[in-house]
Amino acid sequence: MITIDDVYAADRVSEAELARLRQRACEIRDQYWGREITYSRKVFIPLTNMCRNTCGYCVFVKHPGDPAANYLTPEDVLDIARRGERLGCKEALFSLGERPERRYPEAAAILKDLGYATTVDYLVDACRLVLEHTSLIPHVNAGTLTEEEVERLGEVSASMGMMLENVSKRLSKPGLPHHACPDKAPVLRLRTIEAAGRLGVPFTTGILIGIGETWSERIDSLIAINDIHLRHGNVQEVIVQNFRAKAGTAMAEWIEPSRHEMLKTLAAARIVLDPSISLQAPPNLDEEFEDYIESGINDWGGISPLTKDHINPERAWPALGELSRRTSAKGYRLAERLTVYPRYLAECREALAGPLSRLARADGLAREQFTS
Ligand SMILES: O=c1nc2n(C[C@H](O)[C@H](O)[C@H](O)CO)c3cc(O)ccc3cc-2c(=O)[nH]1
Ligand SMILES: C[C@H]1O[C@@H](n2cnc3c(N)ncnc32)[C@H](O)[C@@H]1O
Ligand code: MET
Ligand code: SF4
Repeated sequence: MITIDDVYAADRVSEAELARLRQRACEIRDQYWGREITYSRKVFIPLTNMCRNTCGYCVFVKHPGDPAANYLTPEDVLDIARRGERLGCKEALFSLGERPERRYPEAAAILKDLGYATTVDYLVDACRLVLEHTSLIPHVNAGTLTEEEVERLGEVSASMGMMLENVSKRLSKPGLPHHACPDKAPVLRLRTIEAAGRLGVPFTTGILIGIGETWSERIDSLIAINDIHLRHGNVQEVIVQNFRAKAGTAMAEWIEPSRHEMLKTLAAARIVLDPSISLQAPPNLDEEFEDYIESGINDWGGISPLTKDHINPERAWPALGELSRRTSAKGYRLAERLTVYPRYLAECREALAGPLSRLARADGLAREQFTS
């Protein structure tokens, strides 16, 4: 038996103790998820890179004055989605800055020209456009949302997500990454996940590690996520993502978390979380990503044959052939899934049921068209 107390105490584990944690995590994964490690073939659609927050780790955000600060046009959105469709993509990942219009008149003016009052209003229509004109299924990663916003976005997307990052309020103090970031208040992030839970929206969340949090704050965060899942049953996946330092950001000189930290945190997550929650880690943020398999992951997240990871633009994904080979070398099979996991397909909204059924196999995973 490994208890929650053991996990809290695992900050400074010996090699032997770490091996035991990882082995337990693998048993849980193998029992619930079997020998398949999944990924979602997607395109990344950065609807806007403007944002009212200024997270210390973020290189995605561009503030007015920077010539790169922008909104995509509806034509840009459709163009990315259509090109992805031709390459076999099935997910349109809308990932964007949060409420820039509340802080920057420049953002409000662009939205006004497009015919919208808020970024979320535009996002609803951008998702609808993709849903109506392509076979891709929208997944919305737009940060904190009100229940009313989740409701509206739920009409035009099959799943949503937002990293909790961490439950620690301490990270909002001066000198720490969430200072002056209104949308990174943990209470607001938890409320967003709860709202999605009440509305039955399959949700992706997770923790960002190595941003100044303690080990016990990491475990607290995983438990807070799991508690919401136990109440509402809507947390389809949890991402454990390692912070990577970016030139030009406030955290450019911070020390990045080691692979040892990732392996330990992944195993702890697999032990703490309900087995039905998929455990995801990205394969583009560490050279030896395949070791994550031996810490209990069952998913590599979204991977694109077309667009880069706009959040970690300097980190290319491994080619799918390579990912498949390196997954197989650990004794697991790479399989393509949709943005919604199989167990949530039956409960999806009517407007999404048709589009999803055209992409899904009988077992709920994706009908694969390409293997590279
Ligand atoms: O390419 C990325 N995809 C990210 N994704 C997409 C993810 O890999 C999958 O495409 C979706 O979760 C669908 O399963 C996120 C989705 C969320 O809902 C919340 C956070 C993330 C974070 C990233 C990320 O940093 N980079
Ligand atoms: C979409 C998610 O990407 C993560 N994110 C943002 N910046 C970085 C970085 N430098 N390194 C790793 N992950 C990052 C955050 O957790 C955000 O919520
Ligand atoms: N701004 C959102 C967040 O931080 C979406 C991902 S970061 C581009 O949660
Ligand atoms: S991580 Fe998200 S919320 Fe933070 S600055 Fe970047 S875009 Fe904004």
